[in-house]
Amino acid sequence: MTKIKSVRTKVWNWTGKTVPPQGSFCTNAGDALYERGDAMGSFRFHQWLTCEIECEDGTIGIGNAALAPNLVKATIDQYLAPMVIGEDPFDYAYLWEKMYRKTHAWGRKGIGMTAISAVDIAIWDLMGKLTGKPVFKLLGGRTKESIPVYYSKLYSGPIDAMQAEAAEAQKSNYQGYKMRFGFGPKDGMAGMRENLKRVEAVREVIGYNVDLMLECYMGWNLDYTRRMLPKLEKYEPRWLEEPVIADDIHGYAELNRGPIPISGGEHEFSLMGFRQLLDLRAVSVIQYDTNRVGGITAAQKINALAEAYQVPVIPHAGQMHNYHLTMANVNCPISEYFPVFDVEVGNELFYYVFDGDPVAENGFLQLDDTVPGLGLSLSDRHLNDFEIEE
Ligand SMILES: O=C(O)[C@H](O)[C@H](O)[C@@H](O)CO
Ligand SMILES: [Mg+2]
Repeated sequence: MTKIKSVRTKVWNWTGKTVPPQGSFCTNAGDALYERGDAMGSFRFHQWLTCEIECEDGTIGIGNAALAPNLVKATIDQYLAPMVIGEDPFDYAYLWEKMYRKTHAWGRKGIGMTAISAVDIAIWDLMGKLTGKPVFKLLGGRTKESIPVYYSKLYSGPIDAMQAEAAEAQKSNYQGYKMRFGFGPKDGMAGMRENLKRVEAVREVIGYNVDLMLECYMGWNLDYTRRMLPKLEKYEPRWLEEPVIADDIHGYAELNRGPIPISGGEHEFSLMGFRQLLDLRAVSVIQYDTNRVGGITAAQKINALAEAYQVPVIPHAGQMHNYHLTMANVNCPISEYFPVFDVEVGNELFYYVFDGDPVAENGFLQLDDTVPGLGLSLSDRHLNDFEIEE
């Protein structure tokens, strides 16, 4: 048995080219504030945290996190690393409880749980490498020939540009498309019309034989969503995502009793957080992100609970820490997929930090049964465009 010897965190600060923010790009929780300007500013991912955990035999497992990387780095360095150094990585359930319980006063959600996620993902990558197995083979194995993916971009903008983007994406035979709303309560009835025009326009391009998902990114509220739902029904959305802020669980539950499935979870944390959502029937699709929710250990427990409720799990983002769980669970039908493109909101930054994340082909992606661990390595392809803090 080889024990954990060291934990090395890095914050990768992107200094390269970015696509400038456009107005009405994506509704978000900041829209309720009277300050205007770059409302999406606090929701950009232009930094990423990596966490390398090395064992005595030299094997290194890699975890990651995208939320508040500097604070997550400090949390791991100061609190979590000392808890796991000297321990056996295969005691991963105990190590998870140790991190969870010893930080319980402040760490059960948000930054604390995100830090636990990064350490836990690194431990699972380690266990895969130490056993010579891909992580999904440690979770339940291959449940799909390959993973169907949905195209996730279509941020709100000029209608012709959105239609051109959808037409271009269609050439890759994606199994679904997610678009973002650019208008919300502050934009009144006129904004509602702008939202509806864009849904109509995207449906015109992709048709009605593929799924269309609609993303609000916490930018609407209960009242506005109640008014929008009947107007959206005719476009047959697969789901309406995060219409209200993450804490409005009862608002979710009321909306989810309506005509359109409500999805959420990318801003919820731990098994207990999802138990609340499921008990209240607050969502019809669960979308945790494994690098926020508590890592692979927590995500797999949520998968089991979701299966009991027969609520499908379609994690936020693609990225290997989510793909392995989707491959290993029948109740995880498809994956979100950010196409590779210039750094904009920053979900795509993952491709610049890591090598190994699979590229979708013809609407599906594949995981390799012979590659141990997660199958990721830190990339040196873009080091000139990063300032890395160790
Ligand atoms: O569902 C998503 O992909 C997220 O909400 C995005 O990461 C966020 O950037 C809003 O589009
Ligand atoms: Mg989302």
